Order: sequence, then structure tokens, then C-alpha cells
Amino acid sequence: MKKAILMYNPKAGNRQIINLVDHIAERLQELGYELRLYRSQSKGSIRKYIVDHLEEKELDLIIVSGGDGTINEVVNGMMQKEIDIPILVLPLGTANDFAYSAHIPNDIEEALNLIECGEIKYVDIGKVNNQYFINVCNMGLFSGISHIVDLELKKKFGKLAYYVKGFEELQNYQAMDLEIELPDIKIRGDYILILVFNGKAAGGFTRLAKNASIEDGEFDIIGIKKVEIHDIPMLFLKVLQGEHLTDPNIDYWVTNRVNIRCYNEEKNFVTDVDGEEGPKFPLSIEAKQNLLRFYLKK
Ligand SMILES: Nc1ncnc2c1ncn2[C@@H]1O[C@H](COP(=O)(O)OP(=O)(O)OP(=O)(O)O)[C@@H](O)[C@H]1O
Repeated sequence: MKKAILMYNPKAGNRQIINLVDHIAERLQELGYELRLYRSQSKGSIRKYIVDHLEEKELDLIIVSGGDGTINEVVNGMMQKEIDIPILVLPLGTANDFAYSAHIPNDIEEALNLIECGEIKYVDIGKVNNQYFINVCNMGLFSGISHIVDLELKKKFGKLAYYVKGFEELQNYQAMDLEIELPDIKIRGDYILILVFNGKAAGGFTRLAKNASIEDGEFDIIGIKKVEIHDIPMLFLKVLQGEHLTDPNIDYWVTNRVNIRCYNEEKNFVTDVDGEEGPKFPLSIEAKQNLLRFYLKK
């Protein structure tokens, strides 16, 4: 029999996985897999388990159940261990932004069917300093929201929990004085938020980088410039509706690498990778291809 492991975060999203484990085992056995389980104990334990216990030659499939934070741990563990085993995502987190970008069905039965009817494809991953990300690396306004919204609140209110915190944060935002270096240009300016997208969505907002692709080897970068506080709601409304590409207060770049330096770092701006705390400035961000494979739709 082939061998698979299900690595699951029991606290992600509304915790459906707890009632699904038996069914997943049944489906996997039907497909000819022997299933091993790893239940994430706390933040960081999936990454550590991969590094300490997984061997490429002993496994044919890694199933990850959770949201972007959980997938991020799998990606970082696999990159650290240098193993390349096909990954199947069961999108059981809150926003599931990566799954949205990768067209992975939210329905668990349909997601499991990808093993039989889907295709194994390489997808791009991002590297920022020494951390990897699969969906987005962002900094500035709203970037710390998912670090402070607690899991109980997410269980109760889902994505709404993110938006309430976002509104609170808007009251006293600060602009970052940034130098942004792309392969062909270097810009210095005041920005309130930078989003470096591998995927298309963040916080469940699906039109932010609607043209981005996880298979093109490039990031879509959105830079929101400093504006008056009363102009922010209108600007964000445009961004959320996907009508921001032509706004003079928004920069949009497509590139496979970017370096970002912050000149007012003493204000302790937050950086974020896939909803988890990211590294400190300066940031060196690069798109990587052909490193990790996922089960996706044909
Ligand atoms: N057993 C556990 N108990 C508590 N937290 C855990 C456990 N295992 C992992 N975590 C942490 O739970 C957090 C949330 O996980 P994840 O991002 O996958 O779900 P989510 O936030 O509900 O979904 P999304 O990121 O798609 O909105 C992560 O920071 C992860 O490290």
C-alpha cells in the first residue's frame, strides 16, 4: 500500500476536521493508502514534526488540514528538510486564501477527489529572508490582525473577526517610509500597506490581486500610498472591489523579486507571512519555482 500522512490543526477555522478524521481514513484506504496522523499540538509543531520525523522515501502523500497558517508550516518544514512529496490541501481554516487562489474545492469530498481525478502540479512559493510563504507577505496597516485575533473569536465569527479588528486598527495608523527595489526600478515613498502576493486573496478578500497566478513565477505587488485618513475607506473599497489598478494612490508591480527597506523602523511596523508573524526589515523577497507540488484540479 502507498503511504500518506494527515497533518491537521484541530483549532483552525470552525474545527470541522475533528469530525472528519474517520471519513478521511476510509476514503484514503479506498484509494490504496495507509494513513498516518499527526495532530498539531501548538503553533510551530507541524514544522518541527516534519523536520524531525518525515522522510521522503517513506511517504507518497502529505495531506494538510487547516488554513494558510497550517499550510505555511508544512511548506516551511518541507523546505527546511528538503523533501518533495505531493501535498493535498483540505481547506479547513478561516479565510483559506491559498486554497481559493489554487482553485482547491472547499468541499472536503471534492478536495479528497483530487487525489484520484486531479493533477500534481508545481506551484510557486515565496521566500522572504529565511521564511517561506505560499499566499502573501504583507507589511503595515492590517498586517498584524491575524496575529492578534484569537482562535476562539475566529471559531465564532469566522472572517468577520478579522474585519472588526481591522476597523479598530484604522484609528491610529502610521505610514512606513520605504525604499522598494525591483529589478528595474528603485522607489522611495510613504506607504500604509504593501502586499506581495503569490496568491490572489487576503483575509477572504478575493479581488485584491485578481490577476495573480500561483504558477507564473511572479508576485503581484500592491503598494497603498499614504493618504489622508478620511480618504482611506474609499481607497480600500476600491481595492476590495478590484478597481484599484488605475488609482494614483496605488502602485501595482509584477516581478519575481523585491527588496524592501524601512527608514522609520523604530515604529515597529508589523510584517506578516500567510497570517503569521514575518521577519524584520530589511526584507528580501523572491519567487521560487519547481520546489513543491500540490494536488490541484486538471
Ligand atoms: N493545536 C493547536 N492549538 C492552537 N493553535 C494551533 C494548533 N496547531 C496550530 N496552531 C496555530 O493555529 C493558528 C491558525 O491556523 P490557520 O492559519 O491554519 O487557521 P485559520 O487562522 O483558521 O485559517 P486562515 O489562515 O485560512 O484564515 C496558526 O497560528 C497555527 O500555528
